[in-house]
Amino acid sequence: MASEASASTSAATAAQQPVAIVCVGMAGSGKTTFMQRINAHLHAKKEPPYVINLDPAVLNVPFESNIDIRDSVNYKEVMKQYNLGPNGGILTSLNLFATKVDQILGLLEKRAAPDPEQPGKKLIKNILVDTPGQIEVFVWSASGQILLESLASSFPTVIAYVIDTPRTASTSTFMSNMLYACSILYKTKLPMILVFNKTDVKDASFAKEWMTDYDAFQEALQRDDEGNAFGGVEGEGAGSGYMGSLLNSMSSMLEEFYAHLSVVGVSSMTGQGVDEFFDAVREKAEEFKQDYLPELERKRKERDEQKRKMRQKELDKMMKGMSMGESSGTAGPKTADNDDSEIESNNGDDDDYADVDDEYDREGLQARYAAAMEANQDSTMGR
Ligand SMILES: Nc1nc2c(ncn2[C@@H]2O[C@H](COP(=O)(O)OP(=O)(O)OP(=O)(O)O)[C@@H](O)[C@H]2O)c(=O)[nH]1
Repeated sequence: MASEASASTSAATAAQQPVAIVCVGMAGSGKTTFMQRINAHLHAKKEPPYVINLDPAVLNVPFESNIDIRDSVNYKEVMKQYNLGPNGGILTSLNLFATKVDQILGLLEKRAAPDPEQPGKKLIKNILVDTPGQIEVFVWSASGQILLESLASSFPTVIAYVIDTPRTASTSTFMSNMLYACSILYKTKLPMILVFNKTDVKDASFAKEWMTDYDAFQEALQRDDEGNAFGGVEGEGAGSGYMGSLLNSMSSMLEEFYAHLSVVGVSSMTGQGVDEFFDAVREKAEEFKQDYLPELERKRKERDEQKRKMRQKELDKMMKGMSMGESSGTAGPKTADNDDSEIESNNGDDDDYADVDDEYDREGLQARYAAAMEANQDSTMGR
C-alpha cells in the first residue's frame, strides 16, 4: 500500500523531509492571518513553503495556495446537492477531497524529493496547511484523520493550535481552550505547538505562567472567583464555588499535558514571535522523528497484527464449519490434508491480506464518494 511504503521510506529519509505545519484553531482565532504571516516570513527567507488550503468555505485566502480544496469541491453546490447545513457541507467537502489524498501526497513527495535531472531544484522545507475554523469537523472526522495520517506517514507533521490570546484571559476560557487543545492532541497523536496569537493586543506571558506555575493559576482562580467570573448574577455575590474547584482539579490534571507542549506568543499582525514559532517547529519535528514516528509505526503494526489474528480466527471458524459439514456429509470432497495446506498458504499471505484490507477500507470510502461525485460531477466538483 502506498501509505505504508511511504511510512517505511519516511523513517530513512526523515532528515531531509519538509515539515508539515497544520494550523488549527477556533473560528476567529486568527489562523488565516497567522498562515499569511508565516507564509510571508518563509518567502522573505527565500524558502517558499508548499501551501494547502483545506477550508472549503473560506471566501478569500490572502495568500497563494498550491493546493486549494475549493478548486476541487464546490462547497455551496455540495450543500445544495446533499441538502446539508454549513457544517455538513464542510464535512462532505472534506470527505470528497480526502478521496484525492494519494494524488496530494504524490505531488508533495515530488516537490520534496531531489530530481537528478534538475540538480538546482529548490526543495520545499515547509508544508503549510490551513484548516476549517470548525475544528471538530476536521479533527474528529474520518476524512480529517485520513488527511492527517497520510501527511504524518510521509512527513514530520506538527499541529499549530492557534489561540486568541485576548479572549483567553479569564481562567475559565483559558481552561476551555486547554481542554480543547488536549482533545486535539489526544485525537491526532501529533506533536503540538500552542500559538498564543494577537499578542499585540494582549501579551501571552500570563498564559505561559499559568501553564508552568500551579500557584499562579490558583491565584488567578481566586481572583476570578472573587470577581464573580464563575456564575451568579454580577454584583450579587460569588458563584457556587463549583467552577472554581473544577478548574482547580483540571489544572492539576493538565500539568502532564502542558509538559509535552511548546508554547509561543505571536502577533500575526506585527510578525512578533514568528522566529520563536519556527524554533518550536524544528524542536517538535525532531520530537516527531524520535517519539511519534516509532509510535505511529508501532500502532500500525499492532493494527495489522490484530487484523491478522481476526482473519485467522475467522478462517479457523470457517475451516471448522467445513469439517463439520464434511462429517455430516454436506461438504464437498475436500480432505483434511487439503484444508491444512490451504491454511498454510493463507498464513503465508497474511501481510498481503492486511494490505488488501487497508486498501479495501480506503477504496470503500473512495468508491462511495466517487459514485456520489459521478452522479453530481458537473455540479459539485470544480468551480
Ligand atoms: N490585533 C490582531 N488581530 C488579529 C491578529 N491575527 C488575526 N487578527 C484578526 O482576527 C480576526 C480573525 O482572523 P482570521 O485570520 O480571519 O481568523 P480565522 O481563525 O482564520 O477565522 P476563520 O476563517 O473564521 O476560521 C481578523 O479580524 C484579523 O484581522 C493579530 O495578531 N493581532
